[in-house]
Amino acid sequence: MTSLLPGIAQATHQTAEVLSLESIVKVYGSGPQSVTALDGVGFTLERGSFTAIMGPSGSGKSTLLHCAAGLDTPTSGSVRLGGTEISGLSKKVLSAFRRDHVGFVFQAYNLLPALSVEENICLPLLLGNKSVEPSWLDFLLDSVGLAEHRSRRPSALSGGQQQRVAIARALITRPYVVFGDEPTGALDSRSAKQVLDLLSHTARELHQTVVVVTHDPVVASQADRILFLADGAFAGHLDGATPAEITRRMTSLGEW
Ligand SMILES: Nc1ncnc2c1ncn2[C@@H]1O[C@H](COP(=O)(O)OP(=O)(O)OP(=O)(O)O)[C@@H](O)[C@H]1O
Repeated sequence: MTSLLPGIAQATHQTAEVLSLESIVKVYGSGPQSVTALDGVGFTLERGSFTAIMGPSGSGKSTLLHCAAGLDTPTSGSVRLGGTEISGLSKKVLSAFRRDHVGFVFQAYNLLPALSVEENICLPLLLGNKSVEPSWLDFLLDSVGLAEHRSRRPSALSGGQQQRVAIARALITRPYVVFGDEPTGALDSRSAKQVLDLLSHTARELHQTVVVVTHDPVVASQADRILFLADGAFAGHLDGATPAEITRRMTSLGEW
């Protein structure tokens, strides 16, 4: 797997601030049954940063990720992604915005079984009627170690290889942010390390902003900054922390 070289990806997004959330409130349901999943959360991320979101089960991590990525709409508050206020966009416009400007890596790889590796990677461009830049595709295939397998179907790949296809697919549009929800959750430790190394190289060498939700202190220890949530509210942060420090902080926040 070749290293992701600095300077190869064009710096298409000039502003340093790429994601900004202000006073995000998310209430599910209404009346006495309603659940306040997020209660006034805000943060700002700069381009090229690698951020992990952690917190006890039910603290609002997935809800926050979904609101930040435009997969869900906050009840109130503002989400600016790549300079666009996305919280007021219609479903149709938001869906096109996500396809063109946001990358996703989930625990499930979500690859289309009938398509080859390279067709899966190029899918967001094809769906958006954008042309594929062959040198960028080759570079990504090489970077994720799958150049020799570009014509294979996902079923002929290991779980780690499939997740690397999903990472290349997330990067093909040069998105403002790549969001990961437990991206290594389904992988054995060796494949998880490869995927994690790939995400952190992506942030450091391509200046690609990465945000992951994780329960795993080893995954979080790769991030520049860890944001902690508890009961739907911001509960502090750690920068450049070790797995042991992260574990201590998580334990202090309650059961996880
Ligand atoms: N669609 C929904 N309808 C109602 N309540 C929801 C919904 N989704 C999440 N919640 C509630 O919102 C709160 C936050 O959930 P969320 O999934 O964001 O937490 P989490 O920190 O990601 O949890 P976990 O670590 O267990 O995945 C929880 O109380 C959850 O039960």
